[in-house]
Amino acid sequence: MNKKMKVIIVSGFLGSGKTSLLLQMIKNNQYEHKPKIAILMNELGGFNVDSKILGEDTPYNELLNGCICCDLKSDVAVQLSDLYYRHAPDFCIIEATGVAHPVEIYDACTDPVLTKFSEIQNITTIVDAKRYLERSKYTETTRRLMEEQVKYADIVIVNKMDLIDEAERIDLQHQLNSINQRAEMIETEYSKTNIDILSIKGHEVNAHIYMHHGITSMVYTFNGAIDSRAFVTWLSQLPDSVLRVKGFIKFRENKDHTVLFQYAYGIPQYETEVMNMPLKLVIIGEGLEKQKLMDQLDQLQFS
Ligand SMILES: Nc1nc2c(ncn2[C@@H]2O[C@H](COP(=O)(O)OP(=O)(O)OP(=O)(O)O)[C@@H](O)[C@H]2O)c(=O)[nH]1
Repeated sequence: MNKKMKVIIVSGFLGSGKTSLLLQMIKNNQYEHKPKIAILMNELGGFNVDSKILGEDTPYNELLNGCICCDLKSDVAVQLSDLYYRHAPDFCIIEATGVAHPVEIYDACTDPVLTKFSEIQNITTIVDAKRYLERSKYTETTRRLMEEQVKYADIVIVNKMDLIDEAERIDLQHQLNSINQRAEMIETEYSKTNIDILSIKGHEVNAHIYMHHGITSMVYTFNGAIDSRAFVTWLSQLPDSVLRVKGFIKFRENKDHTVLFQYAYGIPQYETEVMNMPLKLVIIGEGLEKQKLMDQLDQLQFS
């Protein structure tokens, strides 16, 4: 019988650094034995920006338009089986949506259909250091979700350390340890770590959780380039309820280049893409005012 495929569940709130970690693991494949890694990505929206960033060489499947924890649980078995039978990877990393509860994904992975050929290796949670420290500004449910993502982790990657100072670092360490004492904690910038995440065998989880997070997403499609200054002005007036924006845009000043745009916790990032990508923007937030955002983006597009 073939060896079982080991499943790593990567959780972590919106924009914390999950895809950055995946990129490190795949592109720098620092593991001596070069295991074959497949990816299952879950996105809240109907458009997956991150799979476009990953490139073509890594086997991956995606679960779009919902959350494994809410309505795609049964699809996990279908997608993991497909990856296993088509590619026979040593590992499959599941990148959960930022609003997923890791235990619900764990549950989905214990489907009897899957246990024949796969086993859960560990839950790795990424924490956005600053956002975690300031989590009191979110709703009770979101705050609890952030804490439970830490509570059930076997490995906690405390990311974005460049954005906090030493006093905040000590405070954060204390807060994380009070929630989870057994996890391996690693502080990182841009999710860069030397630790062999694949080889750490986690604990069994015996809890069952159902959490409704109330976070939704929308996708906006641009027909062409937009004005960069108007875009920056739009960004600057976004309410705190907008938790994450990402996608591809073109600016009128440089129509030939597509830009990968990322916005997490108030910080925008622009990277020029070499390939032409669909000009779509995904917006995720708590109680999004979708029509208002659509109207604002229409204005950007058509003025
Ligand atoms: N300053 C800083 N920015 C970071 C760091 N790690 C990631 N980022 C940026 O944060 C943004 C989100 O990073 P991702 O790796 O896409 O986060 P994610 O958890 O996959 O995000 P979603 O799955 O879309 O919720 C990107 O703009 C990254 O470049 C870090 O250590 N420091």
